[in-house]
Amino acid sequence: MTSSILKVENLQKRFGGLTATDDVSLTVEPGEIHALIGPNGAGKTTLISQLFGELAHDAGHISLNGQKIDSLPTPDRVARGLARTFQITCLLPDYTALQNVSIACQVQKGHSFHFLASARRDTDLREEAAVLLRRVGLEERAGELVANLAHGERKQLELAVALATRPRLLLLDEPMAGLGHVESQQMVDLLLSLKGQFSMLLVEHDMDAVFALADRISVLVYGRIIATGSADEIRSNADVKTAYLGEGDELC
Ligand SMILES: Nc1ncnc2c1ncn2[C@@H]1O[C@H](COP(=O)(O)OP(=O)(O)OP(=O)(O)O)[C@@H](O)[C@H]1O
Repeated sequence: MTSSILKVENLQKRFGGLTATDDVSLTVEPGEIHALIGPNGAGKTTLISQLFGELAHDAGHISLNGQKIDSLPTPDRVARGLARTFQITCLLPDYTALQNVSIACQVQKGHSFHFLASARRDTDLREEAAVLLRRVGLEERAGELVANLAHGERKQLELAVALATRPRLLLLDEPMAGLGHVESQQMVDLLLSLKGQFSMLLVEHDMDAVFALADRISVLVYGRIIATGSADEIRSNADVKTAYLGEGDELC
């Protein structure tokens, strides 16, 4: 039996009187895309931030590749194979697409940010970054400043930056947010092209994308997971229909 890439056990996060994640347990298996869906304010981003070490949890445990990472700061989690993308992209706007990925490659190699100037010169880094840009379909925009990229291109670039850290598990926080229909389909195709090479925990509101991508889906409502299963199991789950969509709506 293979062991889970990610194992979350009874995780909890309180903000004052509000329990944002409440006894959350889930796994992500090797090569799996596990989607996390739920209404606004359900606690999805809070959970991702706990996993990435940006928010400390009040109870529970997180294991990555069989090792507990509860007390590790974010850089140590990245070094162990965790990467995340953000709902609102987190890139360097005055640098080109290629430079953004080069810098991420450089950081992955253990250098710090005061090596920015040399990042522009280093051929090896540029080549590595160019490969990653090609992988996300941005090779023709390599020399463009981030500030001039379209929203969808920034999402693609953020994925390339995440891949530069050589992750085993990608935490994807709404990769389709703000994308039009065509761009969303392109992002689905891109994630499908990466499927199997990386494990992914995918937070997403776009249900077409979720059903196209996910091996398993967990539904979070008021901080609690109310169901986990295949797309068909989730579509037909009465609790999910009621709690997530309201009586009479269809999960389509
Ligand atoms: N730093 C914070 N301090 C206090 N409350 C917070 C904080 N961050 C999140 N919350 C609250 O925790 C709950 C969960 O928020 P979270 O952003 O995790 O939900 P979400 O499922 O990601 O929502 P959305 O789908 O709208 O992005 C919300 O009620 C939110 O207002």
